[in-house]
Amino acid sequence: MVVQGRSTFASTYAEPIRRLALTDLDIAFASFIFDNEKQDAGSLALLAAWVSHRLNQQDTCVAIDDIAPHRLAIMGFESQDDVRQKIAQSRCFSAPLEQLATPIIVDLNRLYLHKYYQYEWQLAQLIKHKVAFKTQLDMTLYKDILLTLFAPPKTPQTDEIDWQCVAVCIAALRRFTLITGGPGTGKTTTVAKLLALLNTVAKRQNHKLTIKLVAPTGKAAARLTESIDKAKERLPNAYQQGLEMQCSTIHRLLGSLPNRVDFKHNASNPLHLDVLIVDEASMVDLPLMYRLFSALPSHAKVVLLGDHNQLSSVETGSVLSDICQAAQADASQIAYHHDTADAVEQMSGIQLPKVSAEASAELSECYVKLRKSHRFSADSDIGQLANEIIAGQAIQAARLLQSEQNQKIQWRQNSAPQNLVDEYVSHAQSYFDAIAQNDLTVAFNLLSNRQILCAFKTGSWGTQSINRLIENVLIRSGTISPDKTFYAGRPIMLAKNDHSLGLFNGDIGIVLPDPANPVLTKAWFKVASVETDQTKEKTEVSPNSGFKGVLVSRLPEHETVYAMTIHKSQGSEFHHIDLCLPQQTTSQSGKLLSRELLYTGLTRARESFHLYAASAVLDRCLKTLCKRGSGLHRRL
Ligand SMILES: Nc1ncnc2c1ncn2[C@@H]1O[C@H](COP(=O)(O)OP(=O)(O)OP(=O)(O)O)[C@@H](O)[C@H]1O
Repeated sequence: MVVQGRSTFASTYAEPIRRLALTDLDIAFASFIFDNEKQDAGSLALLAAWVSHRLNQQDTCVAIDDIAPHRLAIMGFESQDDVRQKIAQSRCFSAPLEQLATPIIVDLNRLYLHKYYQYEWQLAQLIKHKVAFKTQLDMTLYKDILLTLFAPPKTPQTDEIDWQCVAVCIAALRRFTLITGGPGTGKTTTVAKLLALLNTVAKRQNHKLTIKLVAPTGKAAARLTESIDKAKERLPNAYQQGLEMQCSTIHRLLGSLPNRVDFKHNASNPLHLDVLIVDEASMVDLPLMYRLFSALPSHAKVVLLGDHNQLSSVETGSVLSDICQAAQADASQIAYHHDTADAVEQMSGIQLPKVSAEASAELSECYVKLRKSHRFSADSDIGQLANEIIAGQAIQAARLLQSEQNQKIQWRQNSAPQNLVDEYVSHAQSYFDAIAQNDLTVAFNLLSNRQILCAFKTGSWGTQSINRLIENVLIRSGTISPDKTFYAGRPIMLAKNDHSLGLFNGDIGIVLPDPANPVLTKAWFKVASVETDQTKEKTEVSPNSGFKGVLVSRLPEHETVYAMTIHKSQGSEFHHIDLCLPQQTTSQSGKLLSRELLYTGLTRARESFHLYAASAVLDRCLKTLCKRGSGLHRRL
């Protein structure tokens, strides 16, 4: 194929390029297509550029039927059928098996960049392979352990199914299990019990399992370590042994290679493990999930945990929600095939609703939804509001937000950013008192008490502006110095990983002079259990033990974090959340304001929640479902 400059294409099609808002990268790709097509080169190049453009908006592919007619017209197509006819004659678009490698693959009536087609197709095959496998278990080995781990309900009239117990049974039976649930539904508790069960059975059979737990970010991995540790302590003593888990990031498990996108572990050098638990799976993008699955040994059991109502990954794809869609996760009645239901009954005594084999997809047999929140009940303020948001019920959500009886949730419709800032700063005094006493433990606890979340970085309700306003108020009150970027108490969040320092994108630190040598200004981070011995040499463990200090001059890219974006808050929880939406929507921002965004922000709150949003913007959020272009659910 010919490779020429982009000048002819870019200058000939300047107007459609502008109207489709194509980037330089899209244009470079389109120029290549333009130079290699024999007919309809302009339209096909613009179509290819659109696929590349949508990839940057996190769509794995573009469904031909979803391209709006006005965009087709800009590209020079008459209709969707015209697109199909022209790509059938093309040299750069082909069905998967027609030619070895064209830049664009057409499958399931969708257009993919070649590499992303490979990721999606191969991940689907890897998942299907695991889903198809059913273990034959010696039920007697499992039954007594499950009875000890899951005490029967104290109130005999309760006929509620213990879905946590069902999840453990299914994960024991299958090589692939998907466990979803909202905040506090007991995902970590369930995993701790599953691991206790698997370890105990393995011990009785005289072998030892290699179990790994991973999460997409360092912060989520550290939180998982903490939660598993707590869940372990609630188990009967006999089952606690072997549950001292060190959770890591997916990147660390796979073995990142400097300046490379691939990893040390892959299909030809698989991971050494028997069981893999992936927490916060909604945050894992398509390429990373593919790489993780391709590095799994074929005998390994994998359990995905997550909340499919949350925002998808910041990168391409929506793997967890696609798998949930294929498993019919939103079906109101979940029933299982006789084989599964009988096995669960033999293991636990629980009777599940049954369906015939034809009515149940194999993937649905591997899926369990945890329904009961043990953190807030369905009739609690936050629980109810979360349910209304998921259902897109604007009137009910507004009623809950406005109810005078609700102390824990409030809607501040006509407030100004300065009001929020003044209220935040009035609560921050005890934080700065702890800083003055060099007490990092108290300072970190107070910092996680109240968090401002914003939909965006920019705008008057964006993180940058709110953080600046807070610092201005702190300067005026004399709490911080106006001439120090790294003033004592500045909370920061990292925007990049630094593997050599053992610091990760999303880690939160507090700036404080080193108590042992106050001329050195450091940012202090909670010592995560994901840290390796190697990284400990490069950072000092403080006498304020449990924290490590890093000279501010060595910090990777970071930002002040009194306010953070909702995206960055995924995987974290706070006592109180102030959630800010922009005052108005624009054509760009409107697409990003979605139910998932609001739900994710709300469910970061453990106790109370204040929403700063105009009625029209809230309405827009509730009406918008964040749907990404993907064919994964169709392939599973
Ligand atoms: N079956 C149960 N009965 C009573 N309490 C429970 C049960 N399961 C979990 N809990 C409690 O509910 C709280 C949340 O549980 P857990 O951390 O396992 O949930 P999660 O779904 O992992 O939460 P997160 O939203 O943090 O991901 C914990 O305090 C736990 O002890």
